[in-house]
Amino acid sequence: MHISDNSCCCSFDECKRTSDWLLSQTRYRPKIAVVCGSGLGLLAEYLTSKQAFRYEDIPNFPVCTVSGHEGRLVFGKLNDKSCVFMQGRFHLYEGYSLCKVTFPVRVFKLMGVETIIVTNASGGLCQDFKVGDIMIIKDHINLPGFAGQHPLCGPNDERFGVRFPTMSDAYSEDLRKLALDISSELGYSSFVHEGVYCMVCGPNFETVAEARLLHKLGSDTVDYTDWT
Ligand SMILES: O=P(O)(O)O[C@@H]1C[C@H](O)[C@@H](CO)O1
Ligand SMILES: Nc1nc2[nH]cnc2c(=O)[nH]1
Repeated sequence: MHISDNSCCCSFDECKRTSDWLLSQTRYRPKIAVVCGSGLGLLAEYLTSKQAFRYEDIPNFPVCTVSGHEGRLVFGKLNDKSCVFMQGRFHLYEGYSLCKVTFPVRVFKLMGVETIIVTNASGGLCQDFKVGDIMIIKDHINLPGFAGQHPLCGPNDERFGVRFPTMSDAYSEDLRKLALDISSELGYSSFVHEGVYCMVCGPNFETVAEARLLHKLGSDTVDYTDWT
């Protein structure tokens, strides 16, 4: 059988090189990573004792080309817990391969990160949502994945994970409940919802017909980004 040479540009060794470099440059050993979407880079300012690296200074790291994405990896403490925040992420529409787009997630895993919180600015499809509302992702539809654009396609390196990962519980029920409980305690329930997120490639926003279709398919929001 012929297998074409379509090897991943972000091999285990490349990810390890970046992870080792970061671990050699910081005393932080974060178990939690937060990806800050458009307009949310300021979240990293809540960290204390910050140590920041510009993406262009990190071996192998892609750089941000989208405005509103600063392009820094910020380590620090939040409530005495070590965390790492991505101030800016990478999108398929910038021309990056899915391998590169998801590269930081693999690096985080090799650094010992166990929990990732992803945030983004997305388009609301659910009629009940208002501009500025927050949706906690309970499930997703990976539309490009249906069409063969999937970061896990290609040879699988078991050191990252299994060949056929289960996706029926992709978003931690405990963390979602915690987020909803805290929202309620803060009096935010009127604008914090749970829902289904749909990934598309972008960069155009949806036509009205596409938005209707995605909503009918069960999506509450749509965006180009949460590969990272
Ligand atoms: O990184 P996020 O998902 O926040 O960015 C979204 C997608 C585009 O880059 C941009 C469009 O407004 O927001
Ligand atoms: N696909 C998509 N992505 C977005 N990101 C922010 N708003 C939108 C939107 O309306 N559609």
